[in-house]
Amino acid sequence: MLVRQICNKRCVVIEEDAVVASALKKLEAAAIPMAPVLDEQQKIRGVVSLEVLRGAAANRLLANTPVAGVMSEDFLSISDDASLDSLWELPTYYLVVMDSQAMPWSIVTKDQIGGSLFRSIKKRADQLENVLEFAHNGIIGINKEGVVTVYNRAAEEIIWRKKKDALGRHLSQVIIPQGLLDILETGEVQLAHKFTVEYANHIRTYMTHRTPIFANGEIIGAVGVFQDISEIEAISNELNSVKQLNEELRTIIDASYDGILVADAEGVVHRVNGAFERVMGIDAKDILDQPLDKAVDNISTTIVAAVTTSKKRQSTVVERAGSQLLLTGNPVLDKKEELTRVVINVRDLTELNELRSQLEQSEELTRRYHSELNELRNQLMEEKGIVVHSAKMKKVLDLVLRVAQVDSTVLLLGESGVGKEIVAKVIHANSKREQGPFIKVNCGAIPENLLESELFGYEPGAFTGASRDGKLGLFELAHNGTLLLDEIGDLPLSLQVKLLRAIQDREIYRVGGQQPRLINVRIVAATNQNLEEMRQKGEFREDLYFRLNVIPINIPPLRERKEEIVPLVKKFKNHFCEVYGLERQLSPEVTDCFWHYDWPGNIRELENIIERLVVTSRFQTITVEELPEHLQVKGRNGSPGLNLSGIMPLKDAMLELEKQLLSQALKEYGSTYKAAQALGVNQSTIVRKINRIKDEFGIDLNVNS
Ligand SMILES: Nc1ncnc2c1ncn2[C@@H]1O[C@H](COP(=O)(O)OP(=O)(O)OP(=O)(O)O)[C@@H](O)[C@H]1O
Repeated sequence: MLVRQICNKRCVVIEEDAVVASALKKLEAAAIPMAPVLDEQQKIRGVVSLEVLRGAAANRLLANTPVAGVMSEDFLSISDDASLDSLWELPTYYLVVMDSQAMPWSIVTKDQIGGSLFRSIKKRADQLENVLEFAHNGIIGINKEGVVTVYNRAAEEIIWRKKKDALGRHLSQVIIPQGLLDILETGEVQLAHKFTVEYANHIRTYMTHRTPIFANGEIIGAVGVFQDISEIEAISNELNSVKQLNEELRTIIDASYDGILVADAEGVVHRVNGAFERVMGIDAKDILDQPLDKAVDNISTTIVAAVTTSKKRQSTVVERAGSQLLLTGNPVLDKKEELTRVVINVRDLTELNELRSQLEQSEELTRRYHSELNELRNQLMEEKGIVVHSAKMKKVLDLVLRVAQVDSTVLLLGESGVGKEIVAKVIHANSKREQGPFIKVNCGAIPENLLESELFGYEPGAFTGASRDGKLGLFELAHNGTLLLDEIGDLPLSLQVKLLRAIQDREIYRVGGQQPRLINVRIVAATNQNLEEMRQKGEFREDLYFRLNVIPINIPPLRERKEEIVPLVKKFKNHFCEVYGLERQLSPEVTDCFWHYDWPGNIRELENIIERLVVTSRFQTITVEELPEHLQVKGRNGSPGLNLSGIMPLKDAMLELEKQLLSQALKEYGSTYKAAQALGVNQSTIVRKINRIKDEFGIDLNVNS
């Protein structure tokens, strides 16, 4: 600030020989507080103030004396552009400000300069205070004792502590990161130090710069400036993930087997992958960041142009270097449906076609192998006289053949007569034990007291009646082979534990023997009982159950694989005809009855019936009448099929059918009343028809009414 800025009025001058009273009058008239006193040469001799003049004028002795007697000589002349700061240092109280003509213009006192300086410093201090207070960054200043001396609003928000609770306290009581105290020790600037603050429901990241404050070469404090960089941090993280995504995208595009080229709406190429270079026979560096050039890649240029114009997908197939290529250009549109990119995808159809034909060939091969395998399997089964026609049994057989290869224990489950034994034999015949023995023991058929010695054998003289030579048990007989434990559900509990030990330890003790005997036997167990239920009821040991149930195989009952009935019938009929030297046929109605029957005894029942029919039939063609009754009644719609022997007059045929129908209905229902109900006619109709049949055929259907 310049001195001229605090001089507001030109002063008057007093001549040296002027008396006090007249000088006072002059000052009062001019309304100025002081004036310079000049001598005759217009040189400043001193300064008089209004106050001094008033004091002197009040004294009669002084009032008419020259002002020189009361003036102050404690003054200096200064120019009007002197700065207040420099004037403050001057030793005199009055400063006479000279104008450009070197004439006194105004007088300022040290008090005035001090006041002005104070006001200007105060203003500056207030400004600084405001700057600090309203700065966006948090600012904390400490003195050399570590006591907080500066603390602004932003710091309040970051640190969550009010200014009044921070100022005057030691930093350690105000904030946790106390790196600022270290600065007092080291005197080193610490820039860009990052730290995070966890608030109730969010975390923010700050960056601080810590600087020591020096005065006269000594550290007198430190200042920390905090900046909330959470948003910047978030943006930077986002940028990182965008970079990562971009990198990922690049890798994916590069890894694509199809060729990919990305161009913008102007046709400038932004990306090209290796496959594109390979398939199209171009070098990426020739086209990257440049508009597609017809000369370099005519096809891509055409496609990009077509997509740009139509904003629709465009495809074309071209031949290049002996390869058939499918090029597809896809438009990429922004929210305003403006085209931003064109992505060209190139696929080498030649390779694809080759691959497809290879696949077709290998599928064909698989199909052929599959059917050959099926044929072989059927052949194998046929050779062994085993019929496997249904999907269910084919599945079972597949499993059986796979299981046969390993030595695992198998549990065969299924109703009586479904073919469990035959399956056990298939397992044996297809295992590596094929050359070893196949031994079957029916656990339910042997009395309990004999079963143990049957299974495990006995030592000479083991019990009364025992052979003197002792006896091999079935386990030993089955050594290196397969032992079928049929009806395993009937195995007494006492023997179950011994069987378990034999299976687990692979050794047995003969009855009366002390020495264990090693055995190498594959166990196949079979049952038509519900072993699981028996286990739950405690009728079958749990440990043995789980030991046997390693691979359970369910063999479905015949009624669930009816497609096997006809081939089985054929097989058994041929077999028994051959055995008994007979020639027999089954009428189609018989087969029909078989189809509709439930076969509770399964294949064994079917086998027995065929044998019986072959042996007992008096005719070459076995008809429904020769079937056991329970089989006859279960024909289509609950009755065996009606049977006419060739072409005959319709009237006779109707009569014949009536006869058969009535005969069956009467047999089944036992009374004309019930038969009438079943046939949906009156009882009197039934009676009339019975009489007519008697007249026509001479047959008495002979029923109770
Ligand atoms: N798929 C088949 N093909 C030809 N014959 C079969 C077939 N399945 C079973 N058999 C014959 O049926 C009869 C009964 O079969 P098997 O003895 O194997 O039944 P199972 O289930 O063991 O009977 P059980 O439970 O009464 O011991 C046997 O004569 C067997 O040869």
